[in-house]
Amino acid sequence: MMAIVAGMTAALAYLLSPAIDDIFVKRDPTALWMIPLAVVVASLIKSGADYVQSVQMSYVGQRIVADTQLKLFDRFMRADLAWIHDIHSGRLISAFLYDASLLSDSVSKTVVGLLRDGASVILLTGVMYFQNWQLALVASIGFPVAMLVMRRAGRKTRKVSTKAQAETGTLASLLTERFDGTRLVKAYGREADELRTVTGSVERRLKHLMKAVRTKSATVPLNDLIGSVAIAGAILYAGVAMQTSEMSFGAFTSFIAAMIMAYQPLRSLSNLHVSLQEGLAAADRVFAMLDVEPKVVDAPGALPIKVTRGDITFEDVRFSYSDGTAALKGVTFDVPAGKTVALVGPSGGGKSTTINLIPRFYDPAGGRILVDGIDIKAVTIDSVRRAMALVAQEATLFDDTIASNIAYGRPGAAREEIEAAARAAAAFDFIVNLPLGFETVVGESGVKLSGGQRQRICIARAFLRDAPILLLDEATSALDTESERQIQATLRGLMKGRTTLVIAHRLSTIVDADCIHVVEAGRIAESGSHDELIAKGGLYARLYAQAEAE
Ligand SMILES: Nc1ncnc2c1ncn2[C@@H]1O[C@H](COP(=O)(O)OP(=O)(O)OP(=O)(O)O)[C@@H](O)[C@H]1O
Repeated sequence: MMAIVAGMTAALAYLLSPAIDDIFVKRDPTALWMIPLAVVVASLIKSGADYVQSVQMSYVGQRIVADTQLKLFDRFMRADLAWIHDIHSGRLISAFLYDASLLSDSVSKTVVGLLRDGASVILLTGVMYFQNWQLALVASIGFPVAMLVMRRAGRKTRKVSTKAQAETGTLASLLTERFDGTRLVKAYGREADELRTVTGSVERRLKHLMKAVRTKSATVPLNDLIGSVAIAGAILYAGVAMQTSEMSFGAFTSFIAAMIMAYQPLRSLSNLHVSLQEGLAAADRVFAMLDVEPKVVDAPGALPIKVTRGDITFEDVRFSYSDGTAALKGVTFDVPAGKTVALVGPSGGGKSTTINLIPRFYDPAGGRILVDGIDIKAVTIDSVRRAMALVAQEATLFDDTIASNIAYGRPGAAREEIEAAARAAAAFDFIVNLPLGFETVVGESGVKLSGGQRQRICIARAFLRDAPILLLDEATSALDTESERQIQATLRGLMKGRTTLVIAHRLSTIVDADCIHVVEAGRIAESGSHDELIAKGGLYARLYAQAEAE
């Protein structure tokens, strides 16, 4: 298609030569209607091809955006938790929305530019050389100078656009955080300060963008100037050539027309190099993200684990976060199949870290974790995760119906199963009292529900999952005493026959646990049943006395 556009552009320039020589100079009657007809036909073909090509190119561009976005999202979903936590979600969003389009813009511009403008320039230059090669040579003198200007501008653009893109990421991070924390901002009256912070970022971004704009804007007039000098030189040379009648008037006109027509695509080509640099900077960022390989992966040839009993064993497990925080310094314990083991201890001791290692959100740096006697690193991650249900501290819900949120861990569950899970989690009554019942959409992160309601939906989700291993992280912390009692009763039902590892701050909720481990500073300080630990009079006894006093 682009070859047709370029070919027809060159044909139109070429047609000027016979038009002038045959019609005006020779006064040929056939040429009088043949040439206008040829002009109309060439224009028609060019217009049609132009339309098809611009639609095709837009499609290619948008397809690239869509494909890049899908690849990025897939990568984000498979990425290690550690990586996701290290990068602010705003940066991920800006790569997804902004960099992906910048990249495709640049690719489609480059393809169109190189193919259509490049072909036009080559063909039009061909016409110029065909009409008069010496003249064409004169017209080309500006070319190397223009190339130099472009290269410098390109380098500069790449540098500033990298800075602008980084600032876009920062801005996106700032915005997502401020929107999430609107209540905090209002409660502490920090609106004006937040505006100042965002203003700083917006202004810095504008500054970098304007630097890129200035560089781009300077390239075109500079090259225009070089171009006009070349055109002036060619006209001067051609005028002399005409006087010595080396060149017909038609050939001269055709030459000038080709030169003027070549001018626009040449201009676009020079711009192209500059905007290509912008795209390359975006590509750097997108590919850097696509290239990050997750570290928590299936071992080669790993087979799925079929969890039958569901016992968990920690053998001298050590773990440090990427910033060097040693969170676990050799943890050994057992959760026998079907039993309930509780982790308690001071804040920051390593309880959540311990639980996060079981679904392999992170891999231990030393030691082993076994499920049913098999090292979980030797089997597929998917099969390990399928054997467990997690109820996390933050009660995560998506902006969807209550039914879909409950069924998240088991897509395709029947309505009766969802309702049974809701009943088991003491959530059924409040759900059916909502105007739309199970079809109620919960709002972003579940804002339309109370903290306790959110928690109960998460517990219902775990019920429906019906997995042999249950990981409860502060499962009842968001509940009032009454619903906590209800939940305790239902949880006991859920725990029956399952292996449960539970973290609780309210020590009263875990007095029935088969074994309690007190985790302090990355180690297990003491273990035993509630009564044993109280009798021992150690850290647990102190924590319990403190909790009772509150
Ligand atoms: N993503 C992280 N990056 C770096 N360090 C972390 C990260 N998460 C936790 N830590 C650190 O690891 C240690 C153990 O944290 P962990 O969350 O496991 O404690 P916890 O016992 O669950 O605490 P809490 O009862 O307050 O929830 C702490 O020193 C904490 O600062």
